[in-house]
Amino acid sequence: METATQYAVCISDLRIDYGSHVAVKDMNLDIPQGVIYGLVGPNGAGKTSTFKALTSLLEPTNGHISINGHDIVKKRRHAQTSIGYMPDLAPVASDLRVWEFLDLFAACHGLEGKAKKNRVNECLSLVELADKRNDNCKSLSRGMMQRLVLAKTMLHRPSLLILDEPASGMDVRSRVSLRRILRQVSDEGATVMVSSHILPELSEMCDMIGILHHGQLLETGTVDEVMHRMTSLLPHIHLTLARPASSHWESWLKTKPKVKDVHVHSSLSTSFVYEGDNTELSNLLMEAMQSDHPICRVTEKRHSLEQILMELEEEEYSR
Ligand SMILES: Nc1ncnc2c1ncn2[C@@H]1O[C@H](COP(=O)(O)OP(=O)(O)OP(=O)(O)O)[C@@H](O)[C@H]1O
Repeated sequence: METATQYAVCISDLRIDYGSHVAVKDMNLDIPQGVIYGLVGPNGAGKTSTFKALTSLLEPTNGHISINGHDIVKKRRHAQTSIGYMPDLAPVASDLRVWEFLDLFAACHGLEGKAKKNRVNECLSLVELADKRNDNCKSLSRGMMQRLVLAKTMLHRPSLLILDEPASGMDVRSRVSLRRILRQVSDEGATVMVSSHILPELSEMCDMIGILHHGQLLETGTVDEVMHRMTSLLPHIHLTLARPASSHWESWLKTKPKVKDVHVHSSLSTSFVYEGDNTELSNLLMEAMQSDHPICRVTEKRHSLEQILMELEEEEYSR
């Protein structure tokens, strides 16, 4: 019998090694039921390895995973039947017609007769491929092919959908369609895990997001929480002066504690990274005004997740 549990996925102390290479380290992650969770990370971050461990395709070096409250080692069959997994670049049998491809997999899931026919039709409609049902799979575009594989992944009504880079190769229409499909699936109660390095898209599509970098989950939470924590680590302050700065403006700023990376863009425009809190920043601005630097505008640059990850990558390369 299914046990009601708050979390669709619980990962504790997950570690995945390939020989001496550590692909995922000390991952702890709980994903509530019914959310769309995005795992964001650059190439090689460990997204696919994490998904393979969740789907029991790979045995982790260490750690525990449970799906809907069931340990995936002790209740392997249960975990596998509750999951729909769409790997990156999933193959499609090209010599079948679209409906035949789905019909084949529906039969593998034990569906028969009218129930099978109905479910194939439902899934085709959900991914907006009903009008292509008699087309040959090989005639589909890459985006359509991805949507067909998604339909196949949903045939057995999994309670957890795991989609590895589903948007790769999709055109704008297919991406919009993907977003709608995932929202519909989640509204019906399923939980969705989706990976991508296309960050703005993922942050639009997901309720929660995790940032994976070199096997480490750097941040996890709602999109807003993660954005806030990431940006609050390093707020970039931009100041505009009412009149040209004096010659000692830059050196004055550089002597101030918690001010880093000062850039004087022009005599009226300066930016820097500030490590203090809001009260300290307001004191600094007051001090600047009192020492004859008339600040007329203060803005804080919010970083997109993409910029944050690019910076993380740059940090890594510059080590
Ligand atoms: N079978 C394997 N043997 C050895 N190393 C591997 C194997 N599979 C993955 N790796 C390495 O583990 C790390 C994580 O790979 P993984 O495929 O999980 O990352 P990813 O985030 O999915 O990357 P991508 O977006 O490129 O698919 C990478 O450094 C990769 O080279």
